[in-house]
Amino acid sequence: MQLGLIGLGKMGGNMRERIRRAGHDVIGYDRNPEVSDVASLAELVDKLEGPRVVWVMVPAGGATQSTVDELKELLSAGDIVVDGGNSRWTDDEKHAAELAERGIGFVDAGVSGGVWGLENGYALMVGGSDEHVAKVKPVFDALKPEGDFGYVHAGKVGAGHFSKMVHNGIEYAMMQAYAEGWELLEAADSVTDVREVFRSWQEGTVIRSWLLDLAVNALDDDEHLDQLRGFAADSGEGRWTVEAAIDNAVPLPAITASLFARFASRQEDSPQMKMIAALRNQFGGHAVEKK
Ligand SMILES: O=C(CO)[C@H](O)[C@H](O)COP(=O)(O)O
Repeated sequence: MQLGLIGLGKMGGNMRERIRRAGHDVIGYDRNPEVSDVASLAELVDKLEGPRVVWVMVPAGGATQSTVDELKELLSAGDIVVDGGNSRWTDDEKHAAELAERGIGFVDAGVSGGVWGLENGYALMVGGSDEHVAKVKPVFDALKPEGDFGYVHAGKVGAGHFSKMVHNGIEYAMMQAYAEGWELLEAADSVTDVREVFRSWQEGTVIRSWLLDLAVNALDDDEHLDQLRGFAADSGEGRWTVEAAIDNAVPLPAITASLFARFASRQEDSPQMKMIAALRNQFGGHAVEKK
């Protein structure tokens, strides 16, 4: 089938290649002319035969909103927009309603696989009506990993991004657990080769996983991670997971703690620990460290 793909960055660029390798005709548009197949969104839409399927793979928030706004003007009734970025699931219903005003369908697709997806495939969590999802299915089949798993039609519009958000919340907590275990092993006098402990866990253990394999890759590059600063950014999905947990009164202690650990990583010093130190000093005369 024919697909228009908007956003040819680290994810979109490789996805274009994987879909092409499966025999489909992909026309890509990116603001960067060096990677783009066409000069504008209007030209992309013009080159696609109707009914069109256009996959949006741009950063969540303003960039996705403005792309949806433009597509609403350019596309026709019967066309479908797929949002494959990491959009907040609450944006999906809004986008679906806006596009539906002109008879344009909407599907949300959470995509996992990172820079390895070109070769390994992309896990897909999809939301939308059966009718709209069926029209995009050949592209989902091209992107998904080989084998029985890696694709789910999770429910109505929003369900794909909600599932991907929870996936990323789990990702946060798993990474935090490996990171904490690694720090403790590094701190212990008795363990002489932490990297080999991690490597040994890759087979036979209860905690083997792709994230563990990637941790071993990272330790092979830089055994004690000396070249890195202990600073971790976040793109929003961890925060949204915690917000959804509050809305649903679901306790998420591990995921919440892993999000807060990232916030702590961005502080040069801890203001709250200054207060703890001051209070211990006030009530018990306990020693403080001064700057
Ligand atoms: O979707 C992903 C992996 O599944 C992204 O890599 C993820 O969004 C990164 O998120 P964060 O910047 O919050 O760690």
